Formats: sequence, structure tokens, C-alpha cells
Amino acid sequence: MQLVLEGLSKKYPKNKLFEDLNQTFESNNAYAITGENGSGKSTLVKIIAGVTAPSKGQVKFIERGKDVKKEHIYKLLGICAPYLTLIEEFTLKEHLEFHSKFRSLQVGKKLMDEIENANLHNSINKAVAEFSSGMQQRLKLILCCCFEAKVILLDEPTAHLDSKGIAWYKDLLNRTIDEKITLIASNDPAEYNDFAKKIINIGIE
Ligand SMILES: Nc1ncnc2c1ncn2[C@@H]1O[C@H](COP(=O)(O)OP(=O)(O)OP(=O)(O)O)[C@@H](O)[C@H]1O
Repeated sequence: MQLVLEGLSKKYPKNKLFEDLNQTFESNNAYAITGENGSGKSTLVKIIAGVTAPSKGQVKFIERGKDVKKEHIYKLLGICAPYLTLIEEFTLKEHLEFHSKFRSLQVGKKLMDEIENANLHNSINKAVAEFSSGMQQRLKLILCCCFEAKVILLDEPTAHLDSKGIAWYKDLLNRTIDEKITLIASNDPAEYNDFAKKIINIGIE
């Protein structure tokens, strides 16, 4: 599959971000999206996810040579980003049950093993409102990486993680991204160096 950015630009009334971005992302590859603070990395991820509209240009998802219809794109995406929040009243278990209703588990993954790997096994019945920021981040990464997706969008994926959490993130990603398009929006090489074959800097010089 391919994810194509065609002449993509974004500006706000007082702020011009990126302009005429043209890029093709291919399956089985990971890419880093870098750029100084405020350059528009998160905005680009939101545009790809369909949450924010571009000022110009378009994003295309192409599968077996055909454009994927807008209404089906969400099925292709796994997203972990600071602005995507968990449901505070739900327990960890309820989050997993909720996601399982509309998304199948990635082949080869066992949710309870992943929960244990993430060191969340003692918090299965705890409401997410009682989770620390690092625990919430681990759960977001599990939801993003353990359920079927062809495109993985990660925005600052190791935010709030300690060194053990970062090691766990790298292991999880190593077991997840084969055959997928993975985009990592970040300025921290530790988040993408082991994975990204290409670094795309979107800052306007
Ligand atoms: N809804 C909005 N209205 C106006 N300006 C916005 C809006 N959303 C974001 N911006 C501005 O767009 C710019 C890019 O923001 P964005 O969060 O995409 O940058 P970033 O590269 O991810 O930054 P950082 O490295 O700090 O995370 C910022 O200057 C931000 O203030």
C-alpha cells in the first residue's frame, strides 16, 4: 500500500506551516517526520489521520492501485498521539474490550502478554483516570500497535516513558511495523533511529 501526500500545504491565519509537501510512503517502511517546534509535525499527522483539513493538496491512501475511500481510511490507521485521549472512566480491560469490538487483533499478538510486557498487568481493572501519564502512554501504544492497522502514526511516542518504557516501546515497535507504513513525528532520534529508513524534515528553511 502507499500513502501519498500531494502538494500538501497548511497555513493558519497568522502562521504558515509547511508548503507543497510531496511524499510517497511505502509499506514495510518507517519514516521520521522531524522539524523544529511549531513546524507542523503534529498538524501533518492530524491531516493524514483526517482530523484536520489541509489548506491545499491532498492525502491519498492507495491499496492495490486503487484509492481507498474516505469512509474506509480509519480502518487502516493505528494512532498514538498526545491529543488522542483515552476514556477516563474506562478501565484498561474495558478499553481492550471496546477496541476489540471494531478491530481485530494483529496476527501473532496476545493482548494479555502485551499487557504484561508493558507492566500493566496489575492495573487491568483500574480506571484510566487513576493511571500515571506513563501508564496511559503505554496503553495508548498497545491500542495503536496491537490491533490491525496498515498505517501506524506515532506522534512523540515515548512521551512520559521512563528508560524501561522506552526499551519496551522499541521492542513493541520491532514486533509491529513489518509490512506497515510507519510514521514517527518526533525530534528525538531515540524514538525513530532504530526504525526510520528516511527522515523527512518539514520545517520551512
Ligand atoms: N487550531 C489551530 N489554530 C491556529 N494555529 C494552530 C492550530 N493548531 C496548531 N497551530 C499552530 O501551528 C503550529 C504547528 O503546530 P504543531 O503542533 O503541528 O507543531 P509541531 O511541529 O508538532 O510542534 P512541537 O515540536 O512543538 O510538538 C504552531 O505554531 C501552532 O501554534
